[in-house]
Amino acid sequence: MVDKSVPSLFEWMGGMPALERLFDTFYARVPNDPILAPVFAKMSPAHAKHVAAFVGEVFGGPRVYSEQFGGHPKMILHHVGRALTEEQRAQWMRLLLQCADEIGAPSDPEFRSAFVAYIEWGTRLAVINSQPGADVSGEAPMPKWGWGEAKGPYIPG
Ligand code: HEM
Repeated sequence: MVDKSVPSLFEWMGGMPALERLFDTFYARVPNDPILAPVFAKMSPAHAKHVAAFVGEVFGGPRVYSEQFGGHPKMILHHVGRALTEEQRAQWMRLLLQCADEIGAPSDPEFRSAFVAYIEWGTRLAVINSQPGADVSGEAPMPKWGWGEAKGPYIPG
């Protein structure tokens, strides 16, 4: 049974307005970032909203990405073939955490621990899925992230 006294990460963070503020801030910075600018040179004007919807759903918010933007398999496909590097991933993460501070995302250790864990996990999977020859043919249910830990290592295959 779901414990209603514990808010979802989505609720604790401030819902869609907070997520949109975070990703609008992040992607507005990207064109001025020498490491990330080339990666996102062709992103669509709706990119920030789509990523906000995706992360919102992962954090326990409404199923907007699944119902309107193609769900988790589509998100993975956006990364396929891009050969993302560790340097790009690390910079994505650094900039996002900086933006989280700037927009006033909750700073309690519990929230930040869960937030960083998801971002670490998600960005590392994005890099793996983006490598030439990566096998992304399997089932890809929408991840759900809560307050606990990631529960196990990545096992290829
Ligand atoms: C938790 C981590 C991540 C999440 C949740 C995420 C989510 C997404 C989503 C939802 C899209 C589709 C956006 C759309 O529909 O327009 C997307 C596209 C993309 N992502 Fe990610 N992403 C993550 C990490 C990364 C990282 C680390 C990089 C590179 C450093 C990256 C590079 C890209 C690129 C290049 C695209 C396509 C942009 C375009 O349309 O030109 N992503 N991502």
